[in-house]
Amino acid sequence: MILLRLNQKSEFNSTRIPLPSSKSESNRALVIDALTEGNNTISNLAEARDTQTMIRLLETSPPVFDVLDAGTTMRFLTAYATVTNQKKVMTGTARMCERPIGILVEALRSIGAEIHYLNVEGYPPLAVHGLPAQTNNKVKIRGDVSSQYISAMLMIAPVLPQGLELELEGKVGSRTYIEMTLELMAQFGIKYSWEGNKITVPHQAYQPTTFEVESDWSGASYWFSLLACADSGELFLEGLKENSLQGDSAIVEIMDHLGVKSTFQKGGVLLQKQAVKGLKKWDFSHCPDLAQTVAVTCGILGQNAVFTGLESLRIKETDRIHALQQELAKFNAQLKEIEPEVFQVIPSVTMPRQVQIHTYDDHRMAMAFMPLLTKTHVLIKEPDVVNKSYPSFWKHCGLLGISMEKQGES
Ligand SMILES: O=C(O)C1=C[C@@H](OP(=O)(O)O)[C@@H](O)[C@H](O)C1
Ligand SMILES: C=C(OP(=O)(O)O)C(=O)O
Repeated sequence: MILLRLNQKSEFNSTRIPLPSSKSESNRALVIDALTEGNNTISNLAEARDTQTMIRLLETSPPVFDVLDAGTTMRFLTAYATVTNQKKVMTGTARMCERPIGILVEALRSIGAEIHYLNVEGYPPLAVHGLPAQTNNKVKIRGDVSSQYISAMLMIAPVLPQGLELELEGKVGSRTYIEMTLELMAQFGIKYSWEGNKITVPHQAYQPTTFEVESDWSGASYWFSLLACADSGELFLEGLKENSLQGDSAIVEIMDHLGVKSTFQKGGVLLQKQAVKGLKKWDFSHCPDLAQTVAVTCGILGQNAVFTGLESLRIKETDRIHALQQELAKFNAQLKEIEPEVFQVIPSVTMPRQVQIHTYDDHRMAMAFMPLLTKTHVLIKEPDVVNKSYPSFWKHCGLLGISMEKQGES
């Protein structure tokens, strides 16, 4: 557990934060690189554990692909092992084995893959036996559970002898991640079409490419939130681009309502405090990883915002809706379901002198609650959870004059 304290007034003077690279972009680039058997120059890969796990598994190719708690690594490598005809056991943490994968397994089986469940139907662990022959190229796939199944199918599509026609069924969540996959594939020379709910990727070769991974917009969101909750100041976030492949760049627009002005400059984005315009409503369907950041910010800033599109939060590293409800309550804020799947943040009116935050093995819980330190003393349990996406997070807090004192055993 660590105790976070701000050593000065909550005011930041243009500190530059060298953000980590995007694990989403990194993990896609790595799978594409593996499918092209090298010849690419990929730089700035993420330090995130999810990406380091992907690198290690691809390099060492053990019989058991233990992805730990990395959703993209599980879903992308299941498709990769299948199409490259490798016999692999796919497994991960206890939580990973509670995160559904049936939609992807069904899609892969429908093109001829042989995959078996080793424990519970629809969930890891799995035994992948490969794809003896492609028996079909038209696949219907639900879009309302996780976009990662769709991204996984798309990335293997060009190397399938018959290519793939993916028909997305129902509501499509996290659409920006599907767009990221396709745009990244296009950078590696792939032609595709997306008309209505049908994405068509013909059989073709990935082209050797030079690709630089961008800084991580999801990781950037915590610094936006910190500035929004601070009294005054500026921050400079390095390595972010205005035209990003990442849908979490939506944080610019959200935080414009919550008192942070963003100006893109050479090498990154300058954040400056401005008056709070107010955030009335936001739909997080296509940027689910921002929901925790924004809920905590609204709870601190006194914003009664209404949130929708939170459905997928229940099957991430933890049930994030439950975790948010428990932890917001510790500073007298709420995330209240006012209608089915419609949530309202009811902000804090009284701030306790100290708040102890549980992280539920979820990196985003630790990082999203950090800005509370502008109002009170914050204790974060299991601070190492940040390693999943942002191992240097606490070091970067140090750059801002935030002190971290170890307490107790974890
Ligand atoms: O494809 C990706 O890189 C991701 C997609 C999203 O998941 P879902 O599609 O399951 O919402 C997101 O939450 C996750 O952090 C990363
Ligand atoms: C949900 C996340 O990751 P994944 O699904 O890849 O485990 C996340 O990073 O917030």
